[in-house]
Amino acid sequence: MLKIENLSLSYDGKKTILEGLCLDAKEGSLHGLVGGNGSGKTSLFNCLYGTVVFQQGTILLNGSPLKRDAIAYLETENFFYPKITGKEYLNLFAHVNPGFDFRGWNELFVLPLNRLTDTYSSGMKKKLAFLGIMSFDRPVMILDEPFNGVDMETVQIMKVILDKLRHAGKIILITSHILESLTSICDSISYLSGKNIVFTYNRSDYDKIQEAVFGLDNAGTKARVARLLQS
Ligand SMILES: Nc1ncnc2c1ncn2[C@@H]1O[C@H](COP(=O)(O)OP(=O)(O)OP(=O)(O)O)[C@@H](O)[C@H]1O
Repeated sequence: MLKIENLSLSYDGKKTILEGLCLDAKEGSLHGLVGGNGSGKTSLFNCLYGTVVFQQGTILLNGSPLKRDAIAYLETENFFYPKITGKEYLNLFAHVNPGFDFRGWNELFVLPLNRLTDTYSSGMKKKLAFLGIMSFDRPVMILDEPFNGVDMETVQIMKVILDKLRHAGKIILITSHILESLTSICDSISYLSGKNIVFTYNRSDYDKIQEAVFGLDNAGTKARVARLLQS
């Protein structure tokens, strides 16, 4: 069980980004995280990964403090040394998991592994980074907007992979701005707003998310847009 309790974060000691945030995720579950730009999703992941120092709270995996080597983290933006080929990049991971069959996996992702990474498109870079972190085979996966820039076919392949990993017992946290990309695979989805999780819905209640996030605002937005278009 991954247990986040009472987590608070401020980068500068003045503006609070997260305040008293709690979240539980059990083995073999896929948990989605949505929220507006700047609501703190990436900050939360960086707290988990230990690259950001939070002021208050605990993050436990099976009762012990979560350590970085228990996490495979796919960041929103993926950077590579430009003069390295995809194959050379993946070879860097070989010492972590020598048995990982990059060639076999790449039959699904169809990356030009002999080309330099600076000739890759953004979607290709995302796929390469995804392959790299998958080889880690760690109990917790945190995936920050993994479907961004990735073609539709690969999104489906990634979803099949994530579903299998969930059934293999991984704890997977995943963010996206496209709600539909999460409802099809997640066991539960939380909405982050105003420094904390405002609600968490399980699969049977996903139809309520749209209304909970946009319901009240939507009529006002439509009227405002109509006024602006007329002016
Ligand atoms: N290193 C940093 N130093 C100071 N402030 C930061 C830092 N990283 C993020 N922030 C601020 O923290 C807040 C939350 O940012 P964060 O990137 O976590 O949001 P997000 O929910 O991931 O946003 P998006 O959906 O746009 O990716 C924002 O106000 C942002 O400006």
